[in-house]
Amino acid sequence: MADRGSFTRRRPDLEFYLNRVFRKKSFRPLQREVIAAVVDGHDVFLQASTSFGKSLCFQLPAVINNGLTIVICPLLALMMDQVNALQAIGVAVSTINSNTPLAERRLILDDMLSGHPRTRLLYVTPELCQTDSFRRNLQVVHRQGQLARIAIDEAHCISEWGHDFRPAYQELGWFKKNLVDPEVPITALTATATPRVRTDIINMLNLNPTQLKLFNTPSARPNIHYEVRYLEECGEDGDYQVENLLKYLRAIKKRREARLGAEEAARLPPISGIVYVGLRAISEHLASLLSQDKSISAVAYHAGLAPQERTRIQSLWTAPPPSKQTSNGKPPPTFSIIVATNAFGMGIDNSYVRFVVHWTPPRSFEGFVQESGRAGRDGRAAASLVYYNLQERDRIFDRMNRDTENMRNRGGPKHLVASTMKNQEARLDSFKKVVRYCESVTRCRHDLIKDLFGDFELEEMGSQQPPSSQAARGSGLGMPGSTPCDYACDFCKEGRVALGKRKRKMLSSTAYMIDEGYV
Ligand SMILES: Nc1ncnc2c1ncn2[C@@H]1O[C@H](COP(=O)(O)OP(=O)(O)OP(=O)(O)O)[C@@H](O)[C@H]1O
Repeated sequence: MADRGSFTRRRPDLEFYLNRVFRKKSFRPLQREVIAAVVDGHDVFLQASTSFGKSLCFQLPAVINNGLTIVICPLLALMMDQVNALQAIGVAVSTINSNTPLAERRLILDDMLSGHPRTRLLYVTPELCQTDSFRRNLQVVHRQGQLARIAIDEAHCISEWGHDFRPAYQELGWFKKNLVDPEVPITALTATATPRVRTDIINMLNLNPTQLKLFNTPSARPNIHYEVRYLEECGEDGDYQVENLLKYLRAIKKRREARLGAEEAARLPPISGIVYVGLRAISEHLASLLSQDKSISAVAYHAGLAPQERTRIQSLWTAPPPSKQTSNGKPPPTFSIIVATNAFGMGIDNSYVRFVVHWTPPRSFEGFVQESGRAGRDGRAAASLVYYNLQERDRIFDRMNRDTENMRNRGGPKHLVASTMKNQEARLDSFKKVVRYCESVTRCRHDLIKDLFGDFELEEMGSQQPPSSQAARGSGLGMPGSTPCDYACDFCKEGRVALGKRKRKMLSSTAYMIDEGYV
C-alpha cells in the first residue's frame, strides 16, 4: 500500500480534469508544464501568443486545488466571456464588477468568507483590489487558508511601458507584501510584453525572479502568414486600396474554388476576416464599399454604435460558422468581414478568422501582434496583411509628437506628468517598432517579431518553451532549403530583391524611408 505521505503529495491527474471538466482532448504544447507549476504552488509568469489557451493555465488549477482563485481582468467583455464559458461547463465561478447587483455581491462575499468557499474562481477588476474592504476580505480568506492563488490576466497593463497601461494594476504588488505566511502564489499572464514591460511586471508584483517559473511561446504565430503591402498611391478616397483588397479576396476565392470546385465552394460557410481601421467614419464607409461586392458581407464595428448593436454583432461573430445554406435558402456569401476600430478586441473569441488586415499602419507594435493574432486561433493557416505608406507613417509621428507637446504643456502634479510622459515615450517607441517591422525587407517577419519582443532574452532568463520552437530556433525549422518561418511571410516567400522592389515603388520623390538602424 502506498504510504499516505507520498499519496497526498502526488499531483492530481491533470488529464482527467482536462477531459472531464473542460472537455478537451489533450493539452497544447507547454500547457501541461505551466499548469503543473501552478498546481504545485509556484509563482508563474507566462508569456504566450494569442489563442495559446492561457486561461486554462489558472482555470484548471482552480478546479483542482482547494480554495478560491482570484482572477484580475482589465475588461468586462473579457471577464464575462470567461465567466460564461466556465458556467456553461458547471464550474463554480462568480464575478464582482460594476454591473453586479448589491444583493448578488453580498451572496458572493458571504460564500467567500464562509471558511470553505464553494466558488472556485472569482473574477474582479484591478480597481476592486485597491479598495480597503476587498483587501480586508482577502486577508480573512487567506487567514482561513482558503486563498489558493491570484491570477493576473493581461499582466502587461501594469507597466507604463505597456500599450494598455492601467494605473490600478500598479497596486497589485500589495498581494505579495500583505498575504504572507504562507505567501499567496501569483500567476501572471500576457501575450504581449516587451523586455521593459516584463521587468516591470516582475518588479511591481514583488515576484522573486530566482524562484519564479517562467514560460513562453514564440511571439510570432507559426500558422500566420505575415505580409506588408506598400501603397504607391494613397488617394483621399482610398479607391486604389479598396481595389487592392478586393483583388486579394478574389484570389482567395479563386484558390478555394480551384481546390474544391465552384459548386462545393459556394456552399461552404463564409471565410471570416477582420479589417482594422483607424477611424469610425472609415469603418462605416469601407464596410459599405465592400458590401457592394455580392460575395462579401461586411459590417462596421466601433465604439459609436449603440451597445445593443455591438452586442448583436459580437454574438453573430462568435457563433459557430453557419450551416451550408442560409435561412433564406441562398448560399452564404464567400466572405464575412468586420471592419472595425480597435474597439473590437479582447475577449471576442472566434477561432475561424482567416485573415486580419490593417488598413493603415497599426499605432502600436503590441497592439498589432494582438490584433493580427485574432487570425487562425484554430491553429489552421491564416494571414496578416498590413497596408503601409509613408504619408500615413509621418502623419502618425506628427500626431504623436503634438500629443506629447500638449501633455507637457498641460502641466499638473510632477509625478503625474512624469508618468504620462513615460507612457507617451513608450507609445512612440512602440510605433517605431511598427515602422521597423513594416519597412524591413531584409529579414523574416516571424524572426523580426520575436526579436522586437525579446523572445531570445526570455530564453536567457531560463524560460521554458514548447519543445518544437526550441528545435526550430535559428535553424530554419531544421529542414534543408526551408526558411525560418517555412515560407510564412512575404520576405521568405518573395525574397529580398522582389520585396525591396515593391518597397522602392512606394517611394515618392519627396518621401524618405526610415533607416533600419534609426528606428
Ligand atoms: N488544450 C486545449 N485544447 C483545445 N482547446 C483549447 C485548449 N486550451 C485552450 N483551448 C481553447 O483555445 C481558445 C483560446 O483560449 P484562451 O482564450 O485562453 O486564449 P488566450 O491564450 O488567453 O488568448 P488571448 O491572449 O488571445 O486571449 C479557447 O477557445 C479555449 O477553449
